[in-house]
Amino acid sequence: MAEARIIDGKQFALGLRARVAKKVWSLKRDFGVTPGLAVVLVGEDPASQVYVRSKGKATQEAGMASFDHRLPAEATEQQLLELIERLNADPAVNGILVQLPLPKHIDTARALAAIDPAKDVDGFHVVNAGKLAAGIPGATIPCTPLGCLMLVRDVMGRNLRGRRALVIGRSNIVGKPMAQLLLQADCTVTIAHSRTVDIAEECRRADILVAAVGRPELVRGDWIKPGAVVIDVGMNRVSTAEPGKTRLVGDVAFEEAMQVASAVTPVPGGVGPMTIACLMLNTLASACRAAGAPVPAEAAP
Ligand SMILES: Nc1nc(=O)c2c([nH]1)NC[C@@H]1CN(c3ccc(C(=O)N[C@@H](CCC(=O)O)C(=O)O)cc3)C=[N+]21
Repeated sequence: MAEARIIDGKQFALGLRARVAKKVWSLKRDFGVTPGLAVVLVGEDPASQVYVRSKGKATQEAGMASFDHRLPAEATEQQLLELIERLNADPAVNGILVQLPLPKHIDTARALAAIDPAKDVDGFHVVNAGKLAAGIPGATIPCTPLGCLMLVRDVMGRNLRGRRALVIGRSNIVGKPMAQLLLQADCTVTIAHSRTVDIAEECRRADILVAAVGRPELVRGDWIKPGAVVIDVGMNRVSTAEPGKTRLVGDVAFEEAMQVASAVTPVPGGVGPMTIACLMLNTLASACRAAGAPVPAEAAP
């Protein structure tokens, strides 16, 4: 069989960001509104600093206002909550992203709950998670699952009715909302996790396989149904033969998957860029709702 198609998330994300930028301009023109995204980083984790920088860059490239807020690693929970309150009250801020993970002395659930659900562009607030689960329109969809669904539809078409989907991982950030989206798209959805009895066998039934567990190359070629679409959310840094050098690998053994699947996302260049593009889309959508402007259809799949 021919090798699978490599799903170019980087290219798709560039296109999506261009569509967002266009709508940002028309929102400015027609409603006099410039969307704004505030990113809050607590502490100095180098990986987080890299993400925060690329989010700020993408925000500005989309024509939106970017607000950076840094708190020291020793900042108290109270200080973070006060900052979130100020951002909630600031009309120039349409989206608030509190970079995770937070330092251990801060209660993540409490911080996320403090964000105005209308400004929760991550879609992590229980109000947005609940709306997604209950099928209530107007929910903000978490960026990574939304981006994954876009890539699946790009390959398989919009209609996913009756497809068997397996999501590996049950996090609130990726696994659970991913399963909800696929369910809403009329897939038959299974969620596998660390206590699943035979993950390989579950995988072999799946037409759509989304791996989001953070275990390097967990999914092997012989776990994959021939012709399946494989979405790899994993971003694992592993050491290489060269001392001190690391390499980024997904949760899927990419080369093996390429021999069996019909389409596979690479790592990097797959899901990661889609996460950022969907963050731009969600920020635009929040600004549209605040201005009473029509919300882009892509934000409500
Ligand atoms: N509140 C919150 N929201 C987030 O969305 C959030 C977060 N916290 N904490 C950290 C994770 C991580 N994350 C990434 C997004 C894009 C890439 C990305 O674009 N990666 C590129 C490059 C990867 C590389 O080379 O390092 C790629 O996959 O091609 C990576 C990681 C968002 N996160």
